[in-house]
Amino acid sequence: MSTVAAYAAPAPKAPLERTTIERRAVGAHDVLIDIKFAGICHSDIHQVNEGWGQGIFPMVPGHEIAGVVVEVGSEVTRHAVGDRVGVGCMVDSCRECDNCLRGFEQYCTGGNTMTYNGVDRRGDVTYGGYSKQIVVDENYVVRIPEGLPLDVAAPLLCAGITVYSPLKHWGVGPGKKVAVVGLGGLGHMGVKIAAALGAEVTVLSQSLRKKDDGLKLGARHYRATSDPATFTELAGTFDVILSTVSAPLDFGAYLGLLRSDGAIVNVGAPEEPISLNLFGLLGGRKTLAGSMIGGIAETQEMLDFCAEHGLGSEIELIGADEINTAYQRVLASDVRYRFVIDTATI
Ligand SMILES: NC(=O)c1ccc[n+]([C@@H]2O[C@H](COP(=O)([O-])OP(=O)(O)OC[C@H]3O[C@@H](n4cnc5c(N)ncnc54)[C@H](O)[C@@H]3O)[C@@H](O)[C@H]2O)c1
Ligand SMILES: [Zn+2]
Repeated sequence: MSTVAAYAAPAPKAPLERTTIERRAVGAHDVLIDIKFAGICHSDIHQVNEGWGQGIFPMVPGHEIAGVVVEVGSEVTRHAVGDRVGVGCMVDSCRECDNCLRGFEQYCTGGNTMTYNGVDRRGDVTYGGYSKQIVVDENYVVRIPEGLPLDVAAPLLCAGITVYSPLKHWGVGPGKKVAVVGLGGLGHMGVKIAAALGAEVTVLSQSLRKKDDGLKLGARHYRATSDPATFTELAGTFDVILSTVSAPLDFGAYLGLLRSDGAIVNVGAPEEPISLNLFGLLGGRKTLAGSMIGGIAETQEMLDFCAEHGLGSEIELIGADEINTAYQRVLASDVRYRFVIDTATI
């Protein structure tokens, strides 16, 4: 065991403060990672605020982890000391269920272990990336390619894979018209990746405030959802609409923007349920679907894709003492486009 510095919320909704946590001794299949950067995902805020249900406190959030391996267990073969690596939302899964065997560890039915706010197979509470070091089973650690700086790579471990997986699954590529709803941490990576896959991308944002940014990120069009004309002029346009919005959305209105057989894929995780008139799905055989992060192999594939296409996150690097301010700014939609903590300041 080792004692490491971390930032934790001591209680639900409480500001995060500096503390120390225990990390387990490095087991035969474990790697010890010096965390260099940790992204702030909106999911961290939902969980600290218990918006999704009861949390485990003190809570050390952080599932967008980029760092360097400093020690490996005796049986480790996938990583070596000095390797640049990442850890996302999961640090373990049952490894036996149908989904785990197919590489969909994120949909493990035997019970997977979340990187924080979870309990691992030993019965220990998990603590996330807002800390100096972490010990993780080598099978849940991915390689960060040389071309990707660690700070802009960190957000790919959640935001990147969460949009990459559904864009691939729903066949986004050349000839496809894709809309990305919400231009935050997930949304801006959705624009970059969908454009790199060859699709014609439209951003659907509340206002035109971030239009210049959206076009620079790779969107061809940028429309405001506060303007009713957007919904009449773009009716029947899109093959896929990727919603990354953290609040409940009127999906009924967005269904009207799909072509026949089109799909809205929602990755946002709002705290409240929505209601929907199902007639919106019937005409045009439309789909409303969801998707959660991605498997370990697919996360590696996404990192390799991003390195090949020179795609990192647009980040604002902050010190640990700015985490609480950053949370407020994320809630106020004042982020361009991901806050990343420099863990040297913890
Ligand atoms: N499915 C998954 O696996 C997965 C993974 C990560 C995050 N998430 C969830 O996705 C959501 C987005 O995460 P993020 O880190 O990108 O958050 P973010 O805060 O960076 O981005 C959210 C975007 O939604 C916009 N928005 C907020 N309220 C809106 C409204 N009422 N109408 C239209 N737009 C609105 C914001 O302006 C912002 O651009 C969160 O709910 C998060 O928990 C899901
Ligand atoms: Zn996340």
